[in-house]
Amino acid sequence: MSAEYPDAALPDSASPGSAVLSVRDLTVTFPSDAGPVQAVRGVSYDLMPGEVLGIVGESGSGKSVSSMAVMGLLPKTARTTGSVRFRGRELLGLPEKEMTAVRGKRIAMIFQDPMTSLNPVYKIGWQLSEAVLAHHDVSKEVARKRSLELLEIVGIPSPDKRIDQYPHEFSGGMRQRVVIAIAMANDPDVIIADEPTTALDVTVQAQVLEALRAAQHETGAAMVLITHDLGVVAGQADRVLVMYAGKPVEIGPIDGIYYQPRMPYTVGLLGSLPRLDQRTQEKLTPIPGTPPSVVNLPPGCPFAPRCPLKSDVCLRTEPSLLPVLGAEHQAACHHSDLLAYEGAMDVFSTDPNAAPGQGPQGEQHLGEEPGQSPDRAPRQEPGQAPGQEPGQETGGTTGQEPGRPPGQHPGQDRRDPGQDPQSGAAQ
Ligand SMILES: Nc1ncnc2c1ncn2[C@@H]1O[C@H](COP(=O)(O)OP(=O)(O)OP(=O)(O)O)[C@@H](O)[C@H]1O
Repeated sequence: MSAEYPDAALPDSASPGSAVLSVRDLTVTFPSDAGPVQAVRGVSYDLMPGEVLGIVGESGSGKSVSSMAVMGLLPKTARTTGSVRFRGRELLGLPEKEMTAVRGKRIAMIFQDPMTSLNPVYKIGWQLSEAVLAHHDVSKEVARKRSLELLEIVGIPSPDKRIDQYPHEFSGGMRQRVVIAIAMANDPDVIIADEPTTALDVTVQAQVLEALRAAQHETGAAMVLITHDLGVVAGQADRVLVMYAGKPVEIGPIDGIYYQPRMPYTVGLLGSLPRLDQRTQEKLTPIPGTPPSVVNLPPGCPFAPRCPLKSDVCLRTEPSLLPVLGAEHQAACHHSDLLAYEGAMDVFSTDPNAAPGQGPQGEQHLGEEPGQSPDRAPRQEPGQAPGQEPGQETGGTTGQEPGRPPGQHPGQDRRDPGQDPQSGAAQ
């Protein structure tokens, strides 16, 4: 057994109610001429049966590499440490033959480009039937009937005609739906979908997301949905893990991530989202700057150079992921408490002409240590009683964004790709 992969011989079992997939302290490093590429620097999460976990972050944040590590699909040059347990069984270090069996049946992967998974020289029906026959002891006729059903479930029109066509006769969105149908035929316990809608336009994205929802419903599989777009996970995910420079920087239930983010990077991602409500439709606020290189990362928080809340401590010490709103919601930020205040969602809309170190309300931020600024109290709103938290009159400080009715789901007012931007109706 390799020292890098402890407990590689654990039995293939799990106690009821436990995670179907459990990732602990996963790191992936690639050698390069410039030095080690620290692509993944300590990812941990539990995926519960039937749960949908969104993994979100900008390009290069380590989303794909961490999932490829779970699937055992990294190039041989990659050095991987940590633990990936599927139903209690350690996958890291598993012989390729056994890993192939896990990939084929138990964990299905859907990539951005459907042609990665489809064979251009075989008809769709043949490819689907093969997947059904590989996992069920049925006749070819039954496999074809099931293939037709699966095409129907993922929303392929006229499946009886389409089943005898080749992949090149399908549009990109329809090919992706066929890939989802094949994943369902495998009857997996976990589906990992890596940017499944990125190459598609908004209307087609909605159809593919709907097909994913149907696949998840039909199979009861847990799902990891990887995307750079927080809008894609709205209405899809139960929980969201936000990654930056190879590390999780925030994880929590989807409502907490949308309404009460506690890491400035998450706030920045939310600010870059198109919104249906009038207030922010007027100005989308992209996060200034670019993500850092993950070769020779400097000390401190990797997001600090782009962060309007940064102080000296951020440049010295990388923050750990700590509970912020109960044990389920964790953030890695020295200043996460500052994001509890009204106006925190506007943290990136600082006047570009403001003096360096001025935050969204012209408050001094740079160089302060956490807790150092006694005057950085919640702003008092007109008519607000001294000591009263902003928003208290509407039921307390909820972190809820202005303009959003209480209890409204984020997918309801953000431009969910499942909705027609004009009418709000599903496509
Ligand atoms: N085979 C490889 N050799 C060296 N570096 C790699 C390799 N594969 C990925 N990387 C690097 O690892 C880092 C994380 O890449 P990864 O593909 O996981 O990012 P991502 O968040 O999925 O972004 P994207 O959405 O653009 O794929 C990047 O800096 C990338 O350049």
